[in-house]
Amino acid sequence: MKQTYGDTPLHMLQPKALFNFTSQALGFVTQSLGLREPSSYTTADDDDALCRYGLDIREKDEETGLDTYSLSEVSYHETYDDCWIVLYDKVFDVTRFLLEHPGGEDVILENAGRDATLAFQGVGHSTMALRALDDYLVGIVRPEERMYTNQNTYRQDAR
Ligand code: HEM
Repeated sequence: MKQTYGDTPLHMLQPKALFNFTSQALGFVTQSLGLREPSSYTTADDDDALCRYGLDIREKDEETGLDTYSLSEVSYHETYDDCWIVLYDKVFDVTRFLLEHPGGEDVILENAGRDATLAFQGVGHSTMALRALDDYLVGIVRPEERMYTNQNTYRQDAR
């Protein structure tokens, strides 16, 4: 079987791409052997690469069954073509909603890749808007980084 990286045969890879491929492969092996925490050092690019190999190692949230994302991973999705926001600790891919948003695309893009809860609350969105969120849900923030729902004793103590 011919080995490829994406659509490119391995022997055609440029040195940088070859380095990326090698470090991703090594990263996966060390993770599998338990030498480092699953996905704690992975970037969105790592995860995309692993998914291309059919190796979806993303952790699921025990309570909701949703995929978990770190705030750092969310921050990679900050463009017009790939726009994610965090609301109430949930992660939403609102790329296809940008043009539909009654408040315009700019206000969402200003919060792209970040927690937009305060901005969202500030507008006083209707229950219809809250219901519309479901269509764009892709996951939930990792437990240790949640601000609204849980378990984050550090923040609870600080209040
Ligand atoms: C997926 C996320 C969002 C959804 C589903 C959503 C949905 C909506 C909907 C349905 C409306 C019409 C008014 C209403 O029913 O409340 C609206 C208006 C608006 N939204 Fe959002 N929104 C989202 C995110 C945001 C964010 C992050 C901001 C940031 C500031 C924002 C700012 C506004 C503004 C300024 C209006 C216009 C309010 C007005 O003219 O009265 N929205 N949004």
